[in-house]
Amino acid sequence: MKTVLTIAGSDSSGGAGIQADLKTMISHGVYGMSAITALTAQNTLGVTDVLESTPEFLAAQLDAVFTDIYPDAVKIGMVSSAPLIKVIADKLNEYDVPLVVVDPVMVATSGSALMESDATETLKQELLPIATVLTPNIAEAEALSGLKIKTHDDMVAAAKHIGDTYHCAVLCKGGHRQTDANDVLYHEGKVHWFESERVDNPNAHGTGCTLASAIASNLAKDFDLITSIERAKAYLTDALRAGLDLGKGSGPLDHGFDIHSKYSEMNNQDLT
Ligand SMILES: Nc1ncnc2c1ncn2[C@@H]1O[C@H](COP(=O)(O)OP(=O)(O)O)[C@@H](O)[C@H]1O
Ligand SMILES: Cc1ncc(COP(=O)(O)OP(=O)(O)O)c(N)n1
Repeated sequence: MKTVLTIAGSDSSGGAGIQADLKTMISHGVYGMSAITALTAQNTLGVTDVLESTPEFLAAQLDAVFTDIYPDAVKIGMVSSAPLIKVIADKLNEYDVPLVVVDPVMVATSGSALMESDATETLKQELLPIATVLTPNIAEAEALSGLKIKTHDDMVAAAKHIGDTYHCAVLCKGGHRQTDANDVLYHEGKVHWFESERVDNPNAHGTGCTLASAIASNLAKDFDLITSIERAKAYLTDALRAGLDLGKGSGPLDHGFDIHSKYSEMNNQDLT
């Protein structure tokens, strides 16, 4: 079985972060592991508190995983401060990890800040150069490129700017556009669009985490980058289309829409 490690924050409501990542990984038939950067007290309405791991404890989690079940791919999500980013970069270099998906989580869609402002520079210098692919949404691509994004051409310009500056592939996600949900990849000097209609579902908490984990799972299974993104986008779109409706705000996706085991059938039976 292929193995994937997520290095990210915990979302107590289960829709984003570590929880979304592990659910996505099990749906992709890979073995998921986690190194937790922070605990968030969070629900579908927003984040009310954050408790960061210490750099030492994050390093201990990474050592424990890398010296035992070596991951075929790594996904990085919420990392809120510069010292934690440095630990991750040092450990990925030490253990020589070949496939790294970096989702540069800065602000949740609910508006809650998930990265300290002075950590952005460390992210750029330490993590972007070792990313196989970076997956910013429009606001994150603006912050990393310093460019304003309004049109598809602006998405391409920002992806090129980031990719050429930090020497990594960049997938600029269009999930916050009103008209479509098209994402653009800039990789090895070429531009590739992944087109998708918007699914009419207000429950879209954790879409970015889910997409990045699905890409990492597909890369671990030896698909090339474009195929990994195509497959990840198809999974995400189906998880949105499944139409789960939980919580009072922007609810989670149905990560397990395609899992039909004998155990889930048993749960649906009338046991009385
Ligand atoms: N309503 C939607 N319909 C279809 N795809 C969507 C929708 N909202 C987001 N996506 C897709 O979800 C993925 C995550 O994008 P986005 O929501 O922009 O990221 P983030 O969660 O990091 O803000 C992208 O592939 C995007 O195109
Ligand atoms: C713990 C944690 N990590 C990441 C996020 C942001 O998730 P994302 O997939 O970008 O989705 P939104 O819910 O912000 O659209 C988070 N909220 N919590």
